[in-house]
Amino acid sequence: MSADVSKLDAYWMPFTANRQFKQAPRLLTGADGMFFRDDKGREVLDGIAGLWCVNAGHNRPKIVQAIQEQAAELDFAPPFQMAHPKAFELAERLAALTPQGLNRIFFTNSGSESVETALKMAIAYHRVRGEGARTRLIGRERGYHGVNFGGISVGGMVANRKMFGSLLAGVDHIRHTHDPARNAFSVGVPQHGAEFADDLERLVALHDASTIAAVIVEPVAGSTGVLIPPAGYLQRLRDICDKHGILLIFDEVITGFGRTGNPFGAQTFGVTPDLMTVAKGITNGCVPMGAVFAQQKIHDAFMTGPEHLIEFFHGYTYSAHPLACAAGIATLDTYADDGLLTRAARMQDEFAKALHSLREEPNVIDVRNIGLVGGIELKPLPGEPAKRAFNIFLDCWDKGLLIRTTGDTIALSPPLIIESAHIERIIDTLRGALRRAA
Ligand SMILES: Cc1ncc(COP(=O)(O)O)c(CNc2cccc(C(=O)O)c2)c1O
Ligand SMILES: Cc1ncc(COP(=O)(O)O)c(C=O)c1O
Repeated sequence: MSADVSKLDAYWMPFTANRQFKQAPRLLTGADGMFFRDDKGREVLDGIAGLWCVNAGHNRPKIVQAIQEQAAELDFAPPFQMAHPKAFELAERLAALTPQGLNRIFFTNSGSESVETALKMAIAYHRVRGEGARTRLIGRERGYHGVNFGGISVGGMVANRKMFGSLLAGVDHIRHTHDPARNAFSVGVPQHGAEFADDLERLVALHDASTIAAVIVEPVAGSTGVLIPPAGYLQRLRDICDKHGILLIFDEVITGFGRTGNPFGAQTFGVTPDLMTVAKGITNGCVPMGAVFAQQKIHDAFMTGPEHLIEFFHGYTYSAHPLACAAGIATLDTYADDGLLTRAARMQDEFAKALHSLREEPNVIDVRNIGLVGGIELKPLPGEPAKRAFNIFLDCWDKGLLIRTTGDTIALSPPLIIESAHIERIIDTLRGALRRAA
């Protein structure tokens, strides 16, 4: 099936160069395991798990069947003052996987909604405890926390912010941790840069802890180009937050559900946050869903006052949607069946060796990796930032490989079911593209 261009006009595409795309559409019509199928019948290797979300690979039978059966049984249930059993079942299953204490689950429909929820939860938590002056939120340069106003305010990716005015007041940022001079081509966790966390002490000195609600960071900064946290950095953030009564939020929309070799990045790095946002892999990318995992102390702080009153005035029409919950339960079953929540730890060394074999290829200026996520940073074309990487993206697409680019970094985040042959095909295709673009 080749697309009729006249039928492409109405759809305004997200985060896309719409005019260029509609001149030569890239249409996916099917998927199975590690592969997409495009509208010309080509098999395309999925090097980015769709969009960092199809962690178990495509078309997994248990998930497909669960969605089909749920749609036929209970298509919708109102989540305000009402519920359905699978919401509680999924919440309990998730609570059994999360780091110590993060055992209260608030469902959303996306990562962006999870971030907004966590930010509101943090501010409201301090208010219900009598510290209502704590309204300031701290993000990080180059951070990505979705596209709603809270997320772009704490976020640090300039292109996502500059079009939208003044954003939320009372937001500040700590520096990003990218330090190529000291850490370029680090295999796994870079050794330099824990001291970047001390920026938080400076912001406490500037604003006073009594005005600061929370800090939000991605354990691994994904969308900005796969920045791995320096050794000791996250723990230092944790310690400073504890010292000043500031909540620590880990945005694990990408790192969640096995990406770094444990169920969550918090477990990989040995640091437990107060709130954690997830989405993407929660349903293997099959049905939109997100969640906020909260420490029980945070949840319990809201559970005061007359019991007939709503404790937290927040939620979404589709919170805990039956299809999403059914998909989520089947997804966790599938992860368990295949050992996927820890498989990235077993594949990490092979993946790292393959990625770093590109070090000497033309215009490669850094390679970063942890678990089954990697970034290959390229020297920009003079005066055309991001174009070199995008040209590599197009070349790989033509050669049957889907990758992701962000700026001049190639991001790889394949399904966790990846085998050696797939890794070899990814690297060989990239090597060829890098040489053709030299
Ligand atoms: C850390 C983080 N937080 C929030 C979001 C927003 O999730 P939703 O999109 O479901 O609202 C994300 C999403 N991350 C994301 C989404 C789309 C593209 C890319 C990319 O890097 O190319 C990354 C994310 O990576
Ligand atoms: C007018 C209006 N706007 C926005 C929303 C929020 O929609 P959602 O719950 O899907 O976030 C609702 C939900 O009922 C609504 O009635």
